[in-house]
Amino acid sequence: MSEDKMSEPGKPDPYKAATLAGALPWLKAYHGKVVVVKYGGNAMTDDTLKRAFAEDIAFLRFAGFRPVVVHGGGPQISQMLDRLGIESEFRGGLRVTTPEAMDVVRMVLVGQVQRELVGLINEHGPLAVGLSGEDAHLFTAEQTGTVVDGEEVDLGLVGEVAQVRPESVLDLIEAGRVPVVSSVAPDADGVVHNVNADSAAASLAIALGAEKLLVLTDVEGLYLDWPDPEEVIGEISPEALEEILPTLASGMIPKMSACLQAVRGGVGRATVVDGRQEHAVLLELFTDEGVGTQVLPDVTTKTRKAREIVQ
Ligand SMILES: Nc1ncnc2c1ncn2[C@@H]1O[C@H](COP(=O)(O)OP(=O)(O)O)[C@@H](O)[C@H]1O
Ligand SMILES: CC(=O)N[C@@H](CCC(=O)OP(=O)(O)O)C(=O)O
Repeated sequence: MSEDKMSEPGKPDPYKAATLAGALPWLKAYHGKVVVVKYGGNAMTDDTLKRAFAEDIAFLRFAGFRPVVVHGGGPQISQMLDRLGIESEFRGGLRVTTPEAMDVVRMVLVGQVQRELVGLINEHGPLAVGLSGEDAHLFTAEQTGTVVDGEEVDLGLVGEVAQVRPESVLDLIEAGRVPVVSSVAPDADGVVHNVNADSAAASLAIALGAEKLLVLTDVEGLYLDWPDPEEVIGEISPEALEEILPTLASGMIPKMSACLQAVRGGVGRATVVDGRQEHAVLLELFTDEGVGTQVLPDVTTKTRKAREIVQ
């Protein structure tokens, strides 16, 4: 920007005004709409990022959106399991969960990660209320295994959401609160299961009739040819995604399956964005520039060159 165009201290800044005015179409489009934001444990690496995330969520709420947060905490669970000397292993992107590990999963997700996020959002007002799938029958889980290289794998106490009773979340939204949901859930017999947070977020987004599912992770989006980080898929249809799903690796398997499930279940679009970028939520929701990978109906696959992340 040339010097004469830069804002001067104490003078009104036309560029700030232009940025705000540029947000108008999105403010209109999302007014009163439910947006489910899934905050992955890998995007919670430092306090500045977490604080910026909390600001974004408070911003959305005060701007007239109805944000709902579903959080993960995979790395935080692994760290605690390590400290306690309990081994854990991932198969097909999901943690094999023994009853002993399940106690730790619940303690870390509900007692640590959820509490921290609730606290950070509430620095901006009496907004956030924490819930888990155990509260008011929010989620009922069904035990699930997975298939790795054509073989059935028993994951122990891992579940997927079989039923959602969204009333408790809807009550909170109606009261102007921001629900912050942890992905542990009892089965029909009350046995608590570990549910992948991407999958829980998709189930909740569908049950709430959300306009959008936004997934924050630690990569720029879905790379076309992982582990080569050259090209990112910008837009992809559910049909094209279903085709490449069997070729995906590790954490991207549950994440992209969740996006597919959400869009097939009626959510307008599901977007995976880089949560290592400060204010990733605002950037995605209020700008036109391609950020992340969007899954939405009736598009042909578009790719773009990956960018260097601004830290
Ligand atoms: N095609 C791909 N594109 C991008 N990342 C991929 C791909 N395949 C596997 N990954 C891995 O998936 C990880 C994201 O999943 P995960 O670790 O579960 O994140 P989160 O904690 O945000 O849920 C990335 O950091 C990357 O290592
Ligand atoms: C079954 C399963 O794998 N559950 C996850 C739950 C947390 C999660 O999903 O956290 P991220 O979003 O940070 O990956 C786990 O135990 O790590």
